[in-house]
Amino acid sequence: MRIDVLSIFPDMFKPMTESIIGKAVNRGLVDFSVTDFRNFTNNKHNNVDDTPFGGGAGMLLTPQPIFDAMDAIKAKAGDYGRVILLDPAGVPFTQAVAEDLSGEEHITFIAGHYEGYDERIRELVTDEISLGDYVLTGGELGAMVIIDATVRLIPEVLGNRESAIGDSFSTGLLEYPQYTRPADFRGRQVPEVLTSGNHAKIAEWRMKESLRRTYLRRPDLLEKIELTKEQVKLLAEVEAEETT
Ligand SMILES: Nc1nonc1C(=O)NC1CCNCC1
Repeated sequence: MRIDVLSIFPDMFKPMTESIIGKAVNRGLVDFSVTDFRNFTNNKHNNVDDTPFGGGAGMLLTPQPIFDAMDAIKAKAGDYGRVILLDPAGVPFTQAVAEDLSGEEHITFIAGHYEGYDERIRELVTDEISLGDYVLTGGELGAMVIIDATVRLIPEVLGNRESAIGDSFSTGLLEYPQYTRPADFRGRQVPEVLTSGNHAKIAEWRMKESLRRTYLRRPDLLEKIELTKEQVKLLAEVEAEETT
């Protein structure tokens, strides 16, 4: 996967190159490049923003530097790929969106600042994505979150010590409680079933606890998935246990 980012704060992405992205880049799984579109301005003061027509508070990113930076990406990479604009008005970012993006060959992120973007910038965009219903100072943190959640899903990126299989949300449910050694920590025991060696019972316990955690914390997720007969049975047990 090739990832391009347009940002006027490219140094914000340096920590990423020392963690998950760095490993993926070193293993040839990801090409990662940040372009400072301030380098593409054609005005004396290298301004990337200007006042809005019609008046009003705040400054808008002007189209020229971004269009020219995108042209440079296209000249280097052959195309832009999926072009993601970080914007509170975008589609909420979810695990499903990350899974969709993880199959792409090339993704370009446009991380904005100031009040917003000149509307003509949206002509370049294939997807507008929001990190949530709040206002950030820029799109960089959003781009980093999306990149992290997406790149980890590329096969071979996560080593054997980690796995995306069974992640919360990837099954449509929250993850079950997990335990590791010691079995007895300051008198706190690991549930016996997990040390029973009975894999069928362990699987059932994990599904039930996943349903319990989802039922208690995110019941809205239960509306979005079709439960199997086994899951319906287990959920009924959870509901009975949680209401007594
Ligand atoms: N929430 C958000 N999800 O993606 N981007 C978000 C955001 O708040 N962007 C800011 C909006 C105001 N201008 C600076 C960028």
